[in-house]
Amino acid sequence: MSALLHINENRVLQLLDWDKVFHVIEGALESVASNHVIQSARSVIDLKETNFMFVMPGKLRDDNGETLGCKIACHFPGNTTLPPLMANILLMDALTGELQAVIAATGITAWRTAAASAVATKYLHNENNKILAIIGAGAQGRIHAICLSYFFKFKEVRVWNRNRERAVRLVTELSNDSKWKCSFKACETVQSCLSDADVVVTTTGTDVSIVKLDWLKPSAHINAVGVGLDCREIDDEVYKAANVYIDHWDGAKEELKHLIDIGIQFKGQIGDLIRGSIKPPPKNSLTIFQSLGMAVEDCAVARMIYDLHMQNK
Ligand SMILES: NC(=O)C1=CN([C@@H]2O[C@H](COP(=O)(O)OP(=O)(O)OC[C@H]3O[C@@H](n4cnc5c(N)ncnc54)[C@H](O)[C@@H]3O)[C@@H](O)[C@H]2O)C=CC1
Ligand SMILES: O=C(O)C1=NCCCC1
Repeated sequence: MSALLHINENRVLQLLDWDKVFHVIEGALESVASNHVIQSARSVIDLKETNFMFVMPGKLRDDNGETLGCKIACHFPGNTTLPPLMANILLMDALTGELQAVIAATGITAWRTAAASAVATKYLHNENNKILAIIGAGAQGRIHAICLSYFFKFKEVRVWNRNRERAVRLVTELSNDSKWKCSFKACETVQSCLSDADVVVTTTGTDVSIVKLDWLKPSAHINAVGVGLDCREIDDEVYKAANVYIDHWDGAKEELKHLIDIGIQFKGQIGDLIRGSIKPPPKNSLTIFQSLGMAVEDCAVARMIYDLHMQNK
């Protein structure tokens, strides 16, 4: 039996590339709408003391054949030296079920989530992208600022965090990188961060609503990334006023009951928009991509990393 292949976090980060990740995530979102995937809502185990484990198995069929994988993610918010969210993906041979590789997936989780938001932004709001507002400067906030700046060439990127020092740290990091042509700004309040923003990303997962309808531009697009049964970072009134899209129905039925309970009717999956099987929202309307994250996004990027690793050994 051959030794088990482990692709570590450093190697994964060397191989990740925004154009490639965008392409496979756009394909994965479309495959969901075309019923070329097998996945369910993730299973979540409450480990107590605010720690959780998430198990996300899936199978994807696309131009590259079939991919079978399972991500295991641990959320330990008390971590100080290690990231609060860490993950690994088991990649299996889709024909035999044999384990092919264990792939570090902390970076993959961040990149594929930001890429899904970029795909959603392309289909829901690919115009007039002048100001980007990032609410929450953790791992997702940081990677969304990078990914959306890469694809949409904003003039200004604003960051708000409850602890302002963290927003300032992120803004300093991004401002010091000469590849960005936009200005970065740390905001004192959520309201000032959102004011006139064309695209918004929420990444706090907080159970208190911090994004209010009156503070948003009526034509804004929001990528709502915070996840959790108690997550209420966006006020109900915003959902009621917006055209809301999701990544997958199975996850939405399980994890978005609080929105279904207040009468929110999701317009469809991003993959339906990609396929053209539903109409896009009216121009200049308020839109939300309610992202939950999907196993098949992880499968698609893990397979991409595996192939690149094998080609460049
Ligand atoms: N949609 C998706 O596919 C994914 C969603 N997530 C979710 O995204 C969210 C962020 O994840 P990470 O960036 O990895 O976490 P993180 O811990 O690195 O960052 C969270 C940020 O939110 C802020 N925050 C936390 N509680 C807050 C509160 N009560 N009020 C205001 N700000 C608060 C923190 O200061 C921090 O800056 C989580 O809800 C996580 O579950 C994570 C991975 C994928
Ligand atoms: O999609 C994911 O991966 C996750 N989403 C929410 C929290 C943990 C992991």
